[in-house]
Amino acid sequence: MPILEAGNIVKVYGESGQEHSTTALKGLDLSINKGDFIAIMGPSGSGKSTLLNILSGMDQPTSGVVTIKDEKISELKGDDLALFRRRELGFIFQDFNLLDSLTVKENIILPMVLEGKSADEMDKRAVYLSGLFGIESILNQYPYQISGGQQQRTAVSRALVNEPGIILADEPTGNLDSSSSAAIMECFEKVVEELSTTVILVTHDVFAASYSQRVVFLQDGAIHSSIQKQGSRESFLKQIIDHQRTFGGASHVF
Ligand SMILES: Nc1ncnc2c1ncn2[C@@H]1O[C@H](COP(=O)(O)OP(=O)(O)OP(=O)(O)O)[C@@H](O)[C@H]1O
Repeated sequence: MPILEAGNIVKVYGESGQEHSTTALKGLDLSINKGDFIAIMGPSGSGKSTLLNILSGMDQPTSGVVTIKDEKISELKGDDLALFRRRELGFIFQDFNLLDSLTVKENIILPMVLEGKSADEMDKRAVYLSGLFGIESILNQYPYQISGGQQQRTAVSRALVNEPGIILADEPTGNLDSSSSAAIMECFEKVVEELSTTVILVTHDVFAASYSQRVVFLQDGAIHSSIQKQGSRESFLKQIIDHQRTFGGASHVF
């Protein structure tokens, strides 16, 4: 049973048919099940960010429908959309997007404050998530006092605090060194395996993508192909690199 379905998604920037319009998505279909961990890859300009923005309700498609947990998110507006996104979706960004004036713990529980949860519930959730991701000792520090990897683990905890069905991550390892990237991707594995949360990741990073179970490749606003993990992460990494070559090798920048 899909948790998310996108049907015939078209996105045109500018006036359709006009000289300066761009068709960023050309009738794309995507179905994602609960507990899936998928990575979306593709050359620069292939439509990855546009797709993530539409799946997350940040932007509306020109035509087509996105359904998440039986709710047509592409048709929700205003407070209904804001509430749905706060409860059902968690977001993780390349630049962490933490508030510098709040401690790690306060950053993590902020979405619960907006939901009006009790102090006791918020405490328990912060302790649980920080323990899961190994940041329990820095709960009272501020973002500028901790490493990039710790900041991103704080952001992962914050994204999960309201127990969303889906986590959407846009280049989450883009600002991290290789060992912090590995630590973050292991956090995503935990999110999927221990919390059964669905993860959708947009990335240029083949190493990050190798932690997912399925990589969907976009090209020119359409799905070019997808590959499913079968063996180990290491063999999937090799498979992803080999598959990228089908896009025409070095002339395409991922
Ligand atoms: N706000 C916008 N207005 C007009 N055109 C846009 C806008 N956003 C994106 N585009 C165009 O839509 C197409 C897809 O862009 P998109 O940012 O989704 O690609 P991407 O795969 O995320 O690229 P990158 O990997 O470089 O971030 C590109 O041709 C881009 O120039």
